[in-house]
Amino acid sequence: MVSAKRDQLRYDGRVVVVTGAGAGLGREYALLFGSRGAKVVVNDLGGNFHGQGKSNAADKVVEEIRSAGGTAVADYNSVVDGEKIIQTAMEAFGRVDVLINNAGILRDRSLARISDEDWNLIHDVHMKGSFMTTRAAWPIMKKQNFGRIIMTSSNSGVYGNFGQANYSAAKLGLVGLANTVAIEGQKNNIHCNVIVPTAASRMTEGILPEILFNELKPKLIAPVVAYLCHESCEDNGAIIESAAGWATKVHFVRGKGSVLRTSIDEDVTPEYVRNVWDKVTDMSEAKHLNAIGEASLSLVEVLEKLREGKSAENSVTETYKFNYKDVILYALGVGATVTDESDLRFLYENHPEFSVLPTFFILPGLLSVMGSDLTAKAIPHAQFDLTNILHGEQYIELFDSVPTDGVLTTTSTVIDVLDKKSGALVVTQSESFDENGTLVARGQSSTFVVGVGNFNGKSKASSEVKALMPNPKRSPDASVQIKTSRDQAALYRLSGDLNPMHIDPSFSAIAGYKTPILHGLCTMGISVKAVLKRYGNDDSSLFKAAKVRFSKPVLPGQTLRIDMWKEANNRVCFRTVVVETNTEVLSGAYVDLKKIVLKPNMTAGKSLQSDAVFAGIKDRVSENEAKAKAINAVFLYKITDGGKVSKEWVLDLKNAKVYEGPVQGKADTTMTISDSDMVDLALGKLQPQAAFMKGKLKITGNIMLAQKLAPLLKTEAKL
Ligand SMILES: CCCCCCC[C@@H](O)CC(=O)SCCNC(=O)CCNC(=O)[C@H](O)C(C)(C)COP(=O)(O)OP(=O)(O)OC[C@H]1O[C@@H](n2cnc3c(N)ncnc32)[C@H](O)[C@@H]1OP(=O)(O)O
Repeated sequence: MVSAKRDQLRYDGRVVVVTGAGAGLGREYALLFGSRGAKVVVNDLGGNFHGQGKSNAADKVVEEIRSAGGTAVADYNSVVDGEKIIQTAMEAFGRVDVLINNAGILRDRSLARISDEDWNLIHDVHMKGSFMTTRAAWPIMKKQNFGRIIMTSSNSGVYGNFGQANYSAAKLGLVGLANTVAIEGQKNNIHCNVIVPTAASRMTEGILPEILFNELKPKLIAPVVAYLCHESCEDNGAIIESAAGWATKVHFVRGKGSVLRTSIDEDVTPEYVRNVWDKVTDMSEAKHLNAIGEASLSLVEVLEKLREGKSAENSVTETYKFNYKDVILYALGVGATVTDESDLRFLYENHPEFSVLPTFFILPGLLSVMGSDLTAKAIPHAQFDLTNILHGEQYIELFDSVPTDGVLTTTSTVIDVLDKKSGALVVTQSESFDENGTLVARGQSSTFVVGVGNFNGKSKASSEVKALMPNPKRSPDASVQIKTSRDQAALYRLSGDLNPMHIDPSFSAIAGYKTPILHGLCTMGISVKAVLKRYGNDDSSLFKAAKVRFSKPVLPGQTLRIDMWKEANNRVCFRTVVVETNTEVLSGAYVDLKKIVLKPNMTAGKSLQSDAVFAGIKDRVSENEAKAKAINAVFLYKITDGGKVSKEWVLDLKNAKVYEGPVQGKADTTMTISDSDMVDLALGKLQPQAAFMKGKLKITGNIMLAQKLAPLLKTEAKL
């Protein structure tokens, strides 16, 4: 009880003016504020709800407040004389902190029967009255650097209501008034909010169904208004609907809309408007805008796009909502596996480093282009469908934020159309922005439309299209082999590209393939992930950009070998080859990283994940021999004691073999480790310390030495 009182929202020292407080909602407001320490001005003209007659209702409410130990004065001025009401407050209490514009009357008539007087009276009481009191209180609140103002609107205004045209207009007018008062008052800590109450009162009796009327106690709304008027409430410019012990915020929303012409030089025609009317009225992506500036900004963006030629004809904007499930499903689709401990960050939403694979951000652009008629419009001469469309090339660049959930707004634009003789190549660029308008990703996707070339188009790409990087001539610095699953496409397609060519044998047969082929982006995802693992420490935030060409199709179940070349400026060039057929499937590819980070060799060994790698364990050569053969060897394992190397193992990435190195120097301590344990360690199946604890590593010597040795089992990588 004590703590409840301590937590109580209080209004001690505050002066609250409530108009129309003789009954109904206003009375409840006045009583509540009076009971919480405020000094209350109980204004009421004393008329009935038609604005006629006189009563001493305000005195009665004042009496109620006083008998409960509160402070209040009555005021019988009309709200149209708002300054007089404020004057009452100043004379009685010397300040005005809260103004609740609640007074209202009804003059319900169907439109044709509304007289001038009905119209004017309603507007005088609601609109002009609220304005007059607010204007009178304004300089006082400004001086105090504090004020809380409430405008009272109505669902009749928000939705309209038969027979209330005058009242509806005035009530929605108050929302407009509040919107601007909120903006003008912000800098002086004067907040103005709107309440949309549905309460049983003299005004609503006979209008609302009886069962509803009985539950719409004004008392249940008063605390909402009280909170809105408390100094701790930061809302300003909000519209709050409340009734029956329930409240919610109400927003105006705006649809995505549609441009009404194809370029800045075109006129808008009624026919064009008719043709895009579905888009104009589509509210599926409606959003609330917080300020008038946002509305103007979006118009500026529309104009800029039109000026750049990104018209409705060659550009499309879509939103893409995603969360951890999409991120994880994508990672599974490109081969992330819990059997590789370092992949867990892509698969488990509670992992401390939970992150999204960079190539995921190709999806919003790709899916929006696939779902649009951009390609068809770009090559109007061509007849095609999904059976003659291939993914030709893909570029992706990420900027600073790599979110794991959110809503991206992606605009895709056709930037090039090329005649490649055997086909047409349509290049689209997609830019994805997060909810704050920050650029997250830029992608370029080329669609190779087979068999519709020779249309006398240009064949050389424009400079805007990102170029491929030919692979260096030397043998690769590192190679990784990854076997795809027979179900790879079946899994990958769940990330959005449902093209039947990747799953439906009868469909792929029409396209000219014996069996369904793998998504190009799946091969790219697997390959870029392998590069990131090898040179980027599995850290998505180190990723900058990647580009590939899909030069030949891949079949689910085939083994991919990713050959990598570490180049200057943190660039890793790579190609991907199908091992079974020795066919290059990704060509001229590269990944740009922010920096190259090599993992300890232990992980490099793990990433091979294939027992076949160790099949050659017997095939041991010395380190020098390995070097002499120019094999791409990496020191996999180094056991040292006192700085002297006792044993080394060399992993040949190119030929997928492990070699035992020579024993250099003389170790002070003897250590025994079986070959199979060594392999398990290299594969990461056995953790060094766990192995040690299990007694699998037999280290003779004293315990101090053993402790020193354990961390040394993690070795550094060398290329
Ligand atoms: C945004 C929407 C994106 C697209 C939606 C994709 C939806 C997905 O569901 C579809 C997929 O994932 S399909 C699977 C992935 N893609 C592939 O498997 C395509 C593999 N590539 C090929 O088969 C051939 O390169 C092939 C058939 C494409 C071309 O081979 P050829 O006809 O033999 O051409 P070639 O004689 O080698 O070269 C002629 C000119 O074309 C250029 N070129 C070749 N391959 C290209 C490619 N993949 N991308 C871009 N350009 C390519 C050549 O450079 C040559 O140009 P030029 O004459 O100017 O030198």
